[in-house]
Amino acid sequence: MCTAATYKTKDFYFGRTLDYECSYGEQIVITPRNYAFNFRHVGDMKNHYAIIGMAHVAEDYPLYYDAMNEKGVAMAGLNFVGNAVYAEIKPDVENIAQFEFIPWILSQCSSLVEVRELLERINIVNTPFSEQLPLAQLHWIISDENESITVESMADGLHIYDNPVGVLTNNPPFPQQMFQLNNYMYLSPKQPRNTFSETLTLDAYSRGMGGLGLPGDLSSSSRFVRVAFTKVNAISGESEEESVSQFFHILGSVDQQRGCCEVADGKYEITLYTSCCNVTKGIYYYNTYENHQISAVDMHVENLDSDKMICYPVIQGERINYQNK
Ligand SMILES: C[C@H](CCC(=O)NCCS(=O)(=O)O)[C@H]1CC[C@H]2[C@@H]3[C@H](O)C[C@@H]4C[C@H](O)CC[C@]4(C)[C@H]3C[C@H](O)[C@]12C
Repeated sequence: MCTAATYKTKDFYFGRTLDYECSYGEQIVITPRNYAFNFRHVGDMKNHYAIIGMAHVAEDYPLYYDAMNEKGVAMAGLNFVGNAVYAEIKPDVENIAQFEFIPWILSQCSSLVEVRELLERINIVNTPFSEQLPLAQLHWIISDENESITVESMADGLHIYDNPVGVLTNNPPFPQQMFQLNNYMYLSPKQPRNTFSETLTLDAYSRGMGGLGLPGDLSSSSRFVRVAFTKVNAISGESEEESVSQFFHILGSVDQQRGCCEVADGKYEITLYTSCCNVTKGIYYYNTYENHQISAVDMHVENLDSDKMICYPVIQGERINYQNK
């Protein structure tokens, strides 16, 4: 399971949890403007916007899981198993392999308006990266500070949905996820009033009772509701520290602890990492299951005119701040 969310204070933030039972070996990867992308079916792109995000690097190629570009557009791929179907190659459209989708969008779009234009010509095709790295069944959230969309490639074609809540999890398809929010419109951060019966004396005996009924389990539809409720009610100061901290708290509402979600005998899905992009400033923050300290890579510290990828290893291992030794 995975969850992605957006958040706005003074700057615009975007991030995700990556929940899985094993790591593919990811790093924080910056693709500078002059790294040549060789798209399998549409040719080479020699100059483009710089990109930073979490990726598995194979054959000197950044296989991004989530990323942002220097212009303020961010996107993430989340599992959509059993529903994602990629198309065959077609004439007169831009045939983009599933693993190329993030670089294709982020290399050339500076806003969601431009993303929508590009999507009018796209055909997301079923070309695998390699035999060892076959197709991943994903759907995507793409955002700038003004809006978000969800992209789902299914058996009946490509769907592009407005995503007014700015969150995404996994199955079922996005319209069903949005629809189920109707069932929770009574939830509130305020204490409930007794509308049950005028003839009964009922007592709001605990704080937080306005949220009674918010689903607490790890299924993706429950995580969708939970993170949406948390995000839309979350209040933060405007400083970078307050905003980043609050963002990690929002995604913390759907954190997965080892042992609670068994995917095979003795194998458990956990939140391998949580990311938080300051999309306005190009800073990629993350922490991991093994390291709660927030680490960051700032793309603008690097030479973004280079033609070579820049990679930073994910820092693991808890760092405990002993106060008396
Ligand atoms: C497993 C990851 C998704 C995690 C997730 O959504 N978990 C939910 C599980 S479930 O629905 O509830 O079952 C996805 C997200 C991005 C994916 C990676 C990226 O798409 C980049 C490449 C793409 C290649 O085709 C396959 C390897 C790969 C390196 C992918 C491996 C894996 O499928 C990743 C890491």
